[in-house]
Amino acid sequence: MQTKRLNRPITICVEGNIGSGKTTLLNHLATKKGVEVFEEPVNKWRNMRGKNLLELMYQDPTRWSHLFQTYVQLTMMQIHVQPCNANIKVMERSIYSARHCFVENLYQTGKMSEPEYNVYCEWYNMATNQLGISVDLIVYLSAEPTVVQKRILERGRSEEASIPLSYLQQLHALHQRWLGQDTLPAPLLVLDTDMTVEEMCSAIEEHLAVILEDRRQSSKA
Ligand SMILES: Cc1cc2cn([C@H]3C[C@H](O)[C@@H](CO)O3)c(=O)nc2[nH]1
Repeated sequence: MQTKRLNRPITICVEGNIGSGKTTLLNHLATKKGVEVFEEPVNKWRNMRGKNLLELMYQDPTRWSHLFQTYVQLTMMQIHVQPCNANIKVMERSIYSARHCFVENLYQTGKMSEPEYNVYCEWYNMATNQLGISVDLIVYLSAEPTVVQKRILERGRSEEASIPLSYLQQLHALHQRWLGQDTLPAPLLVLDTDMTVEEMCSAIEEHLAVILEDRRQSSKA
């Protein structure tokens, strides 16, 4: 990776359904020089001052999903604005997929009420318009819902034990719809989960070279 210190790191968000292999890719990227990886703060969600908000959300989404998603949004904002010593900042998911995939699903399926959704969206609009959040590349791990369902059961996270296939299909469809829009905050790189992590990394590095070149050009201008 680039040795000269960039004044603003190149930020990559790795997106994908639950169990789509993000952690495997992130762990491989973490071994690369000049890369700092910021995993999803799931541990904060599972222990917020002694309360497991993730478990509460899965047990009773109508009662707890707004609380859970507002805490997710806070913890993701904190990562977006967190200083990074490396030139390449890799995040697991983003404030964007929180809003366009998970919250959208909860609202569409009636688990989050309209006023809850509207208050959430006002926070989201302020955060994305006024906090100076910048993303340079969105990497999407595209995987079939039946494939991720198998992986989730193998991984065995207790809170996720009863996730129905329909939920994974809804999230899959919302990822496709969100990433199909032309209003994305950054260019999109779609990776298939039947690629090896090495192939995924070289595809990402190719895109990084283009972004670095653009940075060089714009810094000369
Ligand atoms: C950004 C974001 C991540 C995220 C994860 N989750 C859930 C899905 C998984 O079961 C678990 C860890 O990703 O949290 C969620 O409900 N809403 C989310 N929003």
